[in-house]
Amino acid sequence: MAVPAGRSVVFVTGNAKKLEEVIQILGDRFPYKLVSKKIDLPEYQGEPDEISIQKCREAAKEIDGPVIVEDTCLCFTALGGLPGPYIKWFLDKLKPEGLYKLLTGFEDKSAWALCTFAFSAGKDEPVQLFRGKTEGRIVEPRGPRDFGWDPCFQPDGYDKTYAELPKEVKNSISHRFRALAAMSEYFSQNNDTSPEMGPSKEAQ
Ligand SMILES: O=c1nc[nH]c2c1ncn2[C@H]1C[C@H](O)[C@@H](COP(=O)(O)OP(=O)(O)OP(=O)(O)O)O1
Ligand SMILES: [Mg+2]
Repeated sequence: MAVPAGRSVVFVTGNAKKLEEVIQILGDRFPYKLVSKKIDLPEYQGEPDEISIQKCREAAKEIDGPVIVEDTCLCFTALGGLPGPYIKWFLDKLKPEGLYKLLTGFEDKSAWALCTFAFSAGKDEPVQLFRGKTEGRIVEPRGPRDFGWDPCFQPDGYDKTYAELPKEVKNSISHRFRALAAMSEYFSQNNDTSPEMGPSKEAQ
């Protein structure tokens, strides 16, 4: 599908695997040209919505134009939703094995992955959120190690972890897929209010 000239939006992320999945999932379904920019945005604290809004505002300031950011949480039911937005640090220190071991004392291994995309048309413009959630449970790690906590998250209805599932399967049920579906739907239905952009647009 040809993308109209000037209709582009910058996806700001420091995570190459995230970007790879976003491109695979969107294919040519997204009505705007996605340009990626690698910036490590601050890891904010708070509730997922608030974090995504702050992250998006910071990205819009840095890019000075239309941006999309994404924040991913992995939430354990037994821990009241933690690590949630802090999963990056937990994973970094504990690795997938340690995440599984965190739940040793709990019978309830259920968890959910939450993905929030945030869009802003520019700095000082409002931020719109699109969320996707996939439920599952935390298991002893299995499968390739190339993306984060994938080896220890087993989505409900499957006997394989995200890491073991073929990419197309993960990408058809994942938290990221669901959030992107919400975002794509919004942009297809609101063509006049969405990224109308282009290099000539002045920041307000
Ligand atoms: O589908 C996923 N499957 C497995 N692991 C995942 C997934 N999606 C994010 N992750 C990891 C990356 C990071 O350790 C943490 C989220 O933190 P998060 O701040 O959203 O990601 P990030 O800092 O790597 O990239 P960004 O620059 O877009 O913020 O969970
Ligand atoms: Mg981050």
